Amino acid sequence: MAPKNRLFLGSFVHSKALDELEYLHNAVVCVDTSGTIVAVERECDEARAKEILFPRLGWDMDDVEVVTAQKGQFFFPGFIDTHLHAPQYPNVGIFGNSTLLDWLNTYTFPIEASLSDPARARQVYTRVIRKTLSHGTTCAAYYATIDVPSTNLLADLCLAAGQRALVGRVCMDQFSPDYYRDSSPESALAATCESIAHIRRADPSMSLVRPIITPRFAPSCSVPLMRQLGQLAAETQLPIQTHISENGAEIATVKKLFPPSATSAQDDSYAAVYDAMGLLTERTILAHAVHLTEAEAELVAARNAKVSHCPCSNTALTSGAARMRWLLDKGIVCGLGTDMSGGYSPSILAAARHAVLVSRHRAMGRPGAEGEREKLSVEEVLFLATRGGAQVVGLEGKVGGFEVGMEWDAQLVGLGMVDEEGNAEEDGGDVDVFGWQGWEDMIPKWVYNGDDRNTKKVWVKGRLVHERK
Ligand SMILES: Nc1nc2[nH]cnc2c(=O)[nH]1
Ligand SMILES: [Zn+2]
Repeated sequence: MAPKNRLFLGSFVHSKALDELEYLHNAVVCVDTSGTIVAVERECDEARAKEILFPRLGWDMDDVEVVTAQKGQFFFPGFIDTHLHAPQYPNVGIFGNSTLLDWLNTYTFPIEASLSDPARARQVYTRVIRKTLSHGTTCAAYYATIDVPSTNLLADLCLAAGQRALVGRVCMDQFSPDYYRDSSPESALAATCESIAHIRRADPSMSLVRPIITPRFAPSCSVPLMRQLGQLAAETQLPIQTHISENGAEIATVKKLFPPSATSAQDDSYAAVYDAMGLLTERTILAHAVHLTEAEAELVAARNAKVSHCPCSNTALTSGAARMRWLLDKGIVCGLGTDMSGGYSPSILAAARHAVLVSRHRAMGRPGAEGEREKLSVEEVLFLATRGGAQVVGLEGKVGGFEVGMEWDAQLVGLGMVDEEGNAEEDGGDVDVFGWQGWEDMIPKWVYNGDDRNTKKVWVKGRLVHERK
């Protein structure tokens, strides 16, 4: 069915600034057939929209779909997951007592290698896309595997399901098991280019799906491979994603594998290695960044590289508590990542909640103003989940908020309104809202207790991509 012009009515909530949400009540948002927001009006209803807005937009009165947020419901920008591994999805929740390097060898490389089976890849990728959409993730920066056909399949499936995505074929030519590694820097580069070409053919305008250059992390990439990927990024202006400073043993490995004599880097720090390889750019997404030094954070800030904060993963793998306030104070653009399956949850709402809690752990033991400063607020983590994420993946101005000219990537959130007899909607999940509670109460209640039961509908670029039945 051809898309119609759409009129969304009700309450809209989005981030205005890092620490400020904006509430638009009794508002309307008009979305045209291309999925672009063409009008936003406060204190407006359907009749007034028809009278004032439709003529201005040249819309046919009788050919507009109307979507109304009911009592207890609101429209919120779609979440952006700035870091996750699609092939690891079957392993969510499975990590035992491992830490990063043994977790990679025990759990992660085997599951990733197994996805060279196309039937399994289709099954897993279909599921992870559906699952993340059902949690309101309208855009995801995916790592796939080293296998080109299944990486390409992931991009095709995102496109078919309507999920906005960056899809990266993983590069790793050392420090990896024989059964799962690139045989040379040249073959890794060729495979990467093959996948990029496929994704460009699949979505030539990159309106939904785009390729991303993906050196797994420094330890698993040789100097020649990293250099070639840096060059490719400079030539193509494509984004880059990788991991940085997640875990102590990983950082020690980087120091051992990449002395400045091998890289011509200014020192043996993790960030300096990426910088010397041309991989630390304004289009680079660095996952974790838990243990950056002062000098490294300054370098990341100077290069305007972005950080994906993955609090569920950093806690699960006992990697550490990232210093988010410190990074934000340096002006480093940050978003949130589930990092499945280092992270155990497919939900960016869960990542937001966990980001708050991790920041509170950082505050413990730091009395007074210093501790208070560590704490992230509900408003701040919702910014990271939407506008911050959009900046991280290079889509600021296009998604992450409700302004004219932006695309309609949104979720309809519904909370459980409790009636006078104490009943609430059956599928309302854990968020019970009482009539006397206002929006300033409802939003934190959603962040702390919400889940996919509250994600009623999800749109990407105007297309309905998930509806909770
Ligand atoms: N969390 C996480 N860290 C990594 N470092 C290198 N590979 C990975 C991975 O798959 N997950
Ligand atoms: Zn990761």
